[in-house]
Amino acid sequence: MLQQMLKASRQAQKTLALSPANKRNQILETMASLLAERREMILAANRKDIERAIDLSPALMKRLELTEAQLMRLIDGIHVVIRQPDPLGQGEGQRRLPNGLTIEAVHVPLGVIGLIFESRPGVAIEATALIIKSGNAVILRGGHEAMESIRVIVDCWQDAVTLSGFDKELVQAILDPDRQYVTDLMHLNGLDLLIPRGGPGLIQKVVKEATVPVIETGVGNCHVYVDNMADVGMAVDIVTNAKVSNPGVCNAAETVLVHRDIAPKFLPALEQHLSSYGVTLHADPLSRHYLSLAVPATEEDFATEYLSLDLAVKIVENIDEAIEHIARYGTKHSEAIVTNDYTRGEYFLNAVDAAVVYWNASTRFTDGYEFGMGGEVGISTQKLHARGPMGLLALTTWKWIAKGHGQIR
Ligand SMILES: NC(=O)C1=CN([C@@H]2O[C@H](COP(=O)(O)OP(=O)(O)OC[C@H]3O[C@@H](n4cnc5c(N)ncnc54)[C@H](OP(=O)(O)O)[C@@H]3O)[C@@H](O)[C@H]2O)C=CC1
Ligand SMILES: N[C@@H](CCC(=O)OP(=O)(O)O)C(=O)O
Repeated sequence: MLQQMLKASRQAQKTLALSPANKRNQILETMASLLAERREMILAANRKDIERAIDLSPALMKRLELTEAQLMRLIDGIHVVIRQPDPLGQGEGQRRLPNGLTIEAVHVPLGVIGLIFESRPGVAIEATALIIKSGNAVILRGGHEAMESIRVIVDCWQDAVTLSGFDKELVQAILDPDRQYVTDLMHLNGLDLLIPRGGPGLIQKVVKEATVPVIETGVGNCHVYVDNMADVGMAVDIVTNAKVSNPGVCNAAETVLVHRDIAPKFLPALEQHLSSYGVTLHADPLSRHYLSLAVPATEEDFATEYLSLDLAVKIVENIDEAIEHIARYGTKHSEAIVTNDYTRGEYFLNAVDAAVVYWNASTRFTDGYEFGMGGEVGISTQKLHARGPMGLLALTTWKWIAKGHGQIR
């Protein structure tokens, strides 16, 4: 089945890759209109998914839910993608070699992309918009809890594609929840790229088993370090936002590291604020001196991506201990420092190895829409060939164009 899907995708993608930007944008325009017209149908399909999902935690239920407001934001994201410059054919300019040959590397599509993703229906909209604009085709495989929503969204995409004069196989989905198909995608000879979005089980399986090229999007065990030179009010707001605004996502903070000199002032203020949101603090022995409601933290807490209203707390001696802790337990996703000291801020930004490093801002900003890219295909935590929220350029590769007039070597 997958080989047939790939063959049809390849055929459809070849036509798309040769089409001008306005034709690719037309698909996106049509999709944006269809999503608005069919929003009741999409929301109804999502309600079915929610009724069927019984064992999900509140945070994961929130992730599965597609609200009208989110749908409007996704439509807006498509318009942002439309307004972005066409990545295809862009290059850094021609170079003329001494023999008169001109060469230039220009962006071209990757080809057919497989996307395995979590039970977040909006991914089928935002990722596909970026994939099509960058001249690629996609085979989607979303989380089983979201299958009904994904089915309706993919129908919209296929209608948008055919109404714009392209083959509907540009956007295909595996709607059978059998995980064997996920494994088969990892071995789908000829697939140009596989992007797995998900937890450690999925990522490790892909890294060990895949025989096709892969860009990993990893787990987010994200930290906020509150320096002794921080503004306490700002630090409380940033940690609160990083923890409670959407606890089930990969860019939520899981541990707060606190400089020992600011702990007596900062920790009681943080506890008071977070307890009103129902957050449980898992604190090391030192920080428990300043916290009345916290439970003891074990080593495992610092290595855990809770994805819930839980937050680990640790007091550190100085910025270097914070950076060491992050290097040991972090997952190279998103890390933040809160400080009013310029030298410390710059030091942290340079010393921490992660896809996105923040100074006086919440880790929750690691998101393609927030970064002005319209959406993201995933947040890469690896270094090649893309890092952080992956937008249009991350979905292209290079082709060297060489123009001569009979040169021979
Ligand atoms: N950096 C990023 O961009 C992102 C990171 N994440 C991270 O993902 C995690 C949460 O996602 P979670 O809900 O656990 O998603 P899962 O890893 O459980 O599921 C994601 C997808 O992978 C499939 N899958 C999972 N395990 C396997 C396996 N062993 N074999 C085959 N298919 C598999 C799932 O299928 P099935 O439906 O069968 O469960 C689903 O389609 C968090 O750690 C979060 O940080 C998530 C999204 C984006
Ligand atoms: N784009 C997201 C973050 C990435 C994401 O989807 O993460 P996850 O919820 O772990 O699947 C957001 O903050 O809205």
